[in-house]
Amino acid sequence: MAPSKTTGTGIALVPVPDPEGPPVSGDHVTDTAAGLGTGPLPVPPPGPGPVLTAVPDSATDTGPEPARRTGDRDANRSWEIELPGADTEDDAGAANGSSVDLPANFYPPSMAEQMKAKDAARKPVIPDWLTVSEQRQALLKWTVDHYTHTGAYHAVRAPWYASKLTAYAPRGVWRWLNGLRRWVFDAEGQPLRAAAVANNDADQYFKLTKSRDSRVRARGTITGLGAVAGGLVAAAAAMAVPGSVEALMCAAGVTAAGFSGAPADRPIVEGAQVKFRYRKLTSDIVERAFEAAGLTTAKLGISFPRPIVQDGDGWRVVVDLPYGNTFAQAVRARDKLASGIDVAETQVFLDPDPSSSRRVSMWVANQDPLAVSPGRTPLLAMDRVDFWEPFAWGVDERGNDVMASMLWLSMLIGAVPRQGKTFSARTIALAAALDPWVRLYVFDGKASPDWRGFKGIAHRTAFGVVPYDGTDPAAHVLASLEELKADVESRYHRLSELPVHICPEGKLTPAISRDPKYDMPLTLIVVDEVQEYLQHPIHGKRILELLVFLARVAPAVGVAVLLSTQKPDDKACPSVLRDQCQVRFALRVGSYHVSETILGAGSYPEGLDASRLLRSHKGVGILRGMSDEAGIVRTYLADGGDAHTILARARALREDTGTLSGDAAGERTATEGAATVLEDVAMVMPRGKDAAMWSDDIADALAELRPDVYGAWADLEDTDKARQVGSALKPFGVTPKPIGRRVDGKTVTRYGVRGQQIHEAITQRNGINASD
Ligand SMILES: Nc1ncnc2c1ncn2[C@@H]1O[C@H](COP(=O)(O)OP(=O)(O)OP(=O)(O)O)[C@@H](O)[C@H]1O
Repeated sequence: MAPSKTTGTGIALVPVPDPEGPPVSGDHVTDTAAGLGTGPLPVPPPGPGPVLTAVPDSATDTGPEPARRTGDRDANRSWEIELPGADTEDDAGAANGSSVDLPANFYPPSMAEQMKAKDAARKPVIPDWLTVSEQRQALLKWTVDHYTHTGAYHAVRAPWYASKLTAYAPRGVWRWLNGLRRWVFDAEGQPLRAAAVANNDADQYFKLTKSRDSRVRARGTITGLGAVAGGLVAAAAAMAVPGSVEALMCAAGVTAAGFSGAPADRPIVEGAQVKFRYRKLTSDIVERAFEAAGLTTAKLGISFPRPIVQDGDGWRVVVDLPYGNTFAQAVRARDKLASGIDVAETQVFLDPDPSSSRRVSMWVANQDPLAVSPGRTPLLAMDRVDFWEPFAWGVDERGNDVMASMLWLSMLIGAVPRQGKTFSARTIALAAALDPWVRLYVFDGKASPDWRGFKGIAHRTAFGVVPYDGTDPAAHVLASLEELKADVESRYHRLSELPVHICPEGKLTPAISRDPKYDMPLTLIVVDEVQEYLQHPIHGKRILELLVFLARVAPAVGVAVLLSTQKPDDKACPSVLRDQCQVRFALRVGSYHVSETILGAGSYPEGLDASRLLRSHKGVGILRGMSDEAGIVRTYLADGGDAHTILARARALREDTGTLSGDAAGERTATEGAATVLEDVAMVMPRGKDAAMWSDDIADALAELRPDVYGAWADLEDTDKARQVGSALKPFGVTPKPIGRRVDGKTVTRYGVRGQQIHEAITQRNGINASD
């Protein structure tokens, strides 16, 4: 199994662009190919196609060494690119894959190529918008629309602007007067005079005060004269000009004072258009970031083996660190790199390069890609799914499809609550549901509404661990897993006994899996919040053993296991089970330790750390083990309504195909009913290690639980009730304990059963050594 593609680790690494390919549009496509499985190639983002400039292949380049960018920046060309939002001509022309930040050294194109490139790049003498009437009209229309909108926007807000200006005007006047005072009294010389005093430098002090005195005199005179002249002009204007002009002058004065008094962070006039953040990403900024992150020094600098190019909705920068510094160090300093570039940490993605451990390929997203939902699951638009083929599970941080396949694998999903654990597991189960030949086992340890819809299609379902409505879900899980174990064991035999022309490699094939006569359909077991079953006081141990067996052995015969947990620690979900899961998916977790527990040993040094995901990154996780490359997946959303729609379709499909079976068809497991008394008693007894119950009370509870089986016991005397319970439990080696009590001066014997006895009987019956 393999995903069709997983690129990059969002939170850390993505595969490095194919070193054989030029850094042009689609660089990320070659880059993603490393993670390809059997699915289709990801589609490159739209772009104008390869640029004409040949760029040296970093891995195979036999040309001169790339230029080293050192502290001597003046000696180098300044290469600049601009992030979207730039309104410069250069930026507007920058397109996906365009070389926008060329290194000093690259292979010069041949003369013919250069001429061709120049021919193609020649601009018309008179711009098109002047000569082509459609373009002229379009420009005119746009200009009118744009300024009409802007005018209307500000006109509506004009009263608000006026009130703000009036409110800020007194502060503006105060600022003006304060500025004037500082100027008149030579405030800027004050620090020098203070320093002279502090240094006991009398000469210097007297020189400074002398020059200050003369300056204050001159400035005071100018100010006084200016005030008198201003006053006279104002008085003359007040008498000479009409009231409307006076009002206009006052308004101008208030406006000017208002603008001066406005706080710097609250502009009076708000822009009519949303302003995108404008930031230049230059090689100088990249150098600054690497220096700030302590990955290089101004003296050592960094090398740019490739030009910076636009790659999808972001920019790709490839740098070589100074000798001795490694990619792993860059991963650890990712937050500082982000700060140096002045973007959020989640916008920076670092990829290793197989050619050198000092090479870092960095992708800087224009916006936090993980907070953007990839939208609803494509399953909604599909009539059916072929579960033998990879299906669309989500997209990576760059919007490329991530295809998943559950063939031949076991998978573990982990995350803190409310991050999308259930939803991401459910999208996989929904894909399986749309293949009518896939048999589903769905167990939800927390009995949430999320999985209830599978009742109508799944071969086995169980919800929660607490007995409810006459059934014990944990016992049902146990019986179902026993059933599966037997099925898996028999599949191995049956597959090896099939003739070669039907089963050429001794392996399950699509044809065998869909032929009812072989009864070996592809099977998916989903256990959400698996820790609830693993910690069950009676069945937990056996369930763990069975799941370990299935996760290890069953995938090879077409039975996949998908587990999810919010507690991946050893106690709740032991490593003996986790270790069987080749594929791991970690959504946001609390710490890097937990991330490593879910993703497996060695994931953190590889830069995979799900604790760096944010709360806003719902349904986003790091996928490891589905292909050679680990990577970020933003899973498609299938909410409750979507699940309902898909499951209704799945039910109809299964009815048509005749593949409804098990619980969905009202069939019980083979082991159920064989020893129900034990399970029934376990179900009615209180939980806990020291739980105990009187036999006659057990009889009453059983009569209530299954009136059809034990109903008659309810009418018996207490001693007979106890006797019935005793004889029902006897075959399982459980003997109720007699306990004498004095009642009304007489000794009355009452029988009681301990939970521990029932637990031991069940484990013994299931063939587990109780001392394990
Ligand atoms: N792929 C997704 N895209 C967008 N939002 C999502 C996605 N997956 C989950 N969510 C949001 O996250 C919420 C929590 O998801 P989910 O119930 O799967 O989390 P969980 O980790 O299983 O939580 P809990 O442990 O409480 O069951 C959902 O209600 C949904 O709003």
